[in-house]
Amino acid sequence: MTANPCIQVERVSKRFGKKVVIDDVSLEVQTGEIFGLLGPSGAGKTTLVRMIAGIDAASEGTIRVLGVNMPNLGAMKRIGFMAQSDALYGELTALENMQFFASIYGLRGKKQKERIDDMLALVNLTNDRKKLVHQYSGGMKRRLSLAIALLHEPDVLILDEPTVGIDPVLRQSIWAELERIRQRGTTIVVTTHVMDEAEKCGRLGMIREGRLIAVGRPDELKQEAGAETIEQAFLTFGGVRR
Ligand SMILES: Nc1ncnc2c1ncn2[C@@H]1O[C@H](COP(=O)(O)OP(=O)(O)OP(=O)(O)O)[C@@H](O)[C@H]1O
Repeated sequence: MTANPCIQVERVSKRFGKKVVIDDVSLEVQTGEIFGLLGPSGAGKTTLVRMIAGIDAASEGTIRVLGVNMPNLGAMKRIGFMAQSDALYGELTALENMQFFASIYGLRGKKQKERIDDMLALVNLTNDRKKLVHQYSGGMKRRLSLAIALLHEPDVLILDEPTVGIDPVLRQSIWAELERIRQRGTTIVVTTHVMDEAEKCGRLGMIREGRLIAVGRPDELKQEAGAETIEQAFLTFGGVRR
């Protein structure tokens, strides 16, 4: 693999009190790839991506993003992060939320309007853009959060379970957009427990009980595990065999 790491996680552990949630994880994400973190609920995916995004500090080990040790405010400005819980203003409309975040990201004028229109269309919210967000359903809020995270085409985009509650057709177009963003040079880290989404990632890290149990391209992982599906491969890597 060409060595152009965008994210370097080195021997990182995270404890909450006595509980070890991330246990000695090392991995590299290359510039311009979509890297998926796959694992069941409670495996530690959110904890890991929050540390990569610079929102939480590691208990042990180091994380470098774009060449600097995290957490770092300068690097955080170049990282787009979509959390699992939505950070939206309920008393504003969807459009106003987008305009607000677009201004924070430094998007203005015609470029702002175009990008907002495109992202609203992508997540199928064009017709609901003037509704107050507190009238939105959970799925609509999710889609709006995603549209906001995609607004500014950051150097690094970190998405924590971006398609939960989103229907399969829309999921396809969202993944197509992620691929377009990647091709323009953004490095993407996405957490998921949906197996067919995992297949769409360039490389995958399988995580279970805070440990990284396997890393590789989906086809490599299946081959290595002698498995037909990513799900089977996960079970093989996570089972007693290793
Ligand atoms: N602030 C915290 N204090 C104590 N324990 C925490 C904290 N945050 C996370 N945990 C624990 O760490 C473990 C991993 O949680 P995490 O949210 O990272 O998992 P996850 O893989 O993202 O799961 P999910 O897919 O359900 O979001 C869980 O057991 C959780 O209870």
